[in-house]
Amino acid sequence: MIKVNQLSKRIPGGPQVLKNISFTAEAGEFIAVKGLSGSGKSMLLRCLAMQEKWDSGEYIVDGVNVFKQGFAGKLKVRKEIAYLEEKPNLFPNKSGLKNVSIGSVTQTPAWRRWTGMLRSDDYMGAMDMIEKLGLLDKAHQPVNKMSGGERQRIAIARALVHGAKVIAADEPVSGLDPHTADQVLGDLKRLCKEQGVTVIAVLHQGDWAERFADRILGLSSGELVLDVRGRRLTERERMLFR
Ligand SMILES: Nc1ncnc2c1ncn2[C@@H]1O[C@H](COP(=O)(O)OP(=O)(O)OP(=O)(O)O)[C@@H](O)[C@H]1O
Repeated sequence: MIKVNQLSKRIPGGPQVLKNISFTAEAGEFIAVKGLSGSGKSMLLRCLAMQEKWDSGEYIVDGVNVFKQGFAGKLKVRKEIAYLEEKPNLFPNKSGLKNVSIGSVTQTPAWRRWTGMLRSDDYMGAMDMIEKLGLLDKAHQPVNKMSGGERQRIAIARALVHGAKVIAADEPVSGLDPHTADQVLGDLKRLCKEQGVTVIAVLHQGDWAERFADRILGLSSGELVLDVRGRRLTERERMLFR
């Protein structure tokens, strides 16, 4: 569960890009974020993934008040939040299996990244997750030879294997064809529900937000102006967030 209370963010020497954002997200909830270009969607995701510093507000992840933690405490929380981008940040020459089992830069000690050493339980856990994402036959292939959808699935597997409690995904499927995008979002939703992982995804294009999300948040000029759960958007809302 995450709780965001009065999150504000100003670009140093520039505009205030997020204004008093507050919401609570339950474990296993799939939340889509919509908003026009420049409304602050990416900045919100980057703040939630602790890639950016907030100016003010409170952030509670799984009962831990992040800003009351010291360096080690913040690092621990950061490891529980996976940040997925349109082009996932993977080790391009390493296999899918190595990428999943070694983990992302923020999740992995440097010696594991350099040596690439795997314990047998890491191997088994990674292979199980790769199988759940339908990529068993590609597990040993370098990710730079995989399609965009396959790479995105490897990034999802990596987040889940390393115990992410929150996945913040910025336009995770916008570069994919509609069929592949449906498959990736379907897998993401299914596995996160199974594991109680909260997903917050910028899904601005098309009708993905309405088809996959439990709830839709709408941003306008850095403010949270829409919070819709359990229903489709009205025609007016759809026009505002087109
Ligand atoms: N490093 C920066 N320096 C100055 N302004 C920035 C910086 N990063 C973001 N902004 C501004 O913050 C606002 C929100 O940006 P953000 O990238 O979050 O928008 P967005 O809703 O994700 O847009 P898009 O859909 O086009 O990706 C924009 O006005 C943008 O110009």
